[in-house]
Amino acid sequence: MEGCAEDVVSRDDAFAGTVESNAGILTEQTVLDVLAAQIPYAEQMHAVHALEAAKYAGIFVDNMSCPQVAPLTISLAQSDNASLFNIRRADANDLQNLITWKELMLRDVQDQNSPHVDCAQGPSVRVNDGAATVTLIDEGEVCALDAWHMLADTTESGISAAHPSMLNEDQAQAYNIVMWHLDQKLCGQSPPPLRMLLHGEGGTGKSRVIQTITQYFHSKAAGLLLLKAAYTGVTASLIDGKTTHTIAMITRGDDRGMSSQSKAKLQQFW
Ligand SMILES: Nc1ncnc2c1ncn2[C@@H]1O[C@H](COP(=O)(O)OP(=O)(O)OP(=O)(O)O)[C@@H](O)[C@H]1O
Repeated sequence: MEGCAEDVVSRDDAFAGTVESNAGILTEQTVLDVLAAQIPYAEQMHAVHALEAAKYAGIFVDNMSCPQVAPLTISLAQSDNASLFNIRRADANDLQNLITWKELMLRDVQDQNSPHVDCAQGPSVRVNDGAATVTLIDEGEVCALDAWHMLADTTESGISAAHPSMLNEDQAQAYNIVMWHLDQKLCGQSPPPLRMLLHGEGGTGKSRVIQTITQYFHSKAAGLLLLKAAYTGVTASLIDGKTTHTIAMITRGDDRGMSSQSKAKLQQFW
């Protein structure tokens, strides 16, 4: 049976769902070829569009290095492409920035997962309005950090505290206000109750401030004066706090209201 094993499977045809076999016999190779061609159509088109976009943006050095791809169904004028993609070729600077950024991200993840910050970490990231800048820690700060980390070991996990010098301007302002208030209290003064709202979009550093404030309370041996609460269990666990309803002794599904015993306990506590 000459030629039997030489079933021809054209890749393009396989995409279209047709397999040609010159003998009409299914061989193992035929099956393997068909399986290899089972790339989802959407994925293939995505790749084609990505290549086309890169080609229009001039990412390929010359046309020789640009694989031949099927044209996009949507045709765009060259000028439109430039403004649409707003892409330029990456240079050595961009690459260096990318490497630095990756290192910083990695370090931050490590910081998040360890009870204290690694003192020898060198540059650290400051986050402000979604932008990030890099600052170098000088030797004096490193010594201060050492002492700070000894304290950090004895305190809570969840989101870790930042060294106060690492807080951005807004964070530092909030931190300083609470710090001042606690200092007043500890000096025997009676400052008016501090009613402060620290708000910001997700990821802007509120929990970090809370944890840094926590650290300050601990450094002053005033941890018992601090009670941290959040509306949801997940958020509460991030700051090593409790849920608001737990703190307020509110139980679910109890229509009879709070017992006088619980009320007394609550009043005594506060
Ligand atoms: N001053 C800072 N220096 C370095 N990293 C910071 C700083 N402030 C915040 N971050 C980092 O930014 C990320 C988000 O911070 P954080 O979780 O405190 O934000 P959040 O406002 O509490 O977010 P959410 O509202 O989603 O809970 C974290 O990875 C945190 O470590």
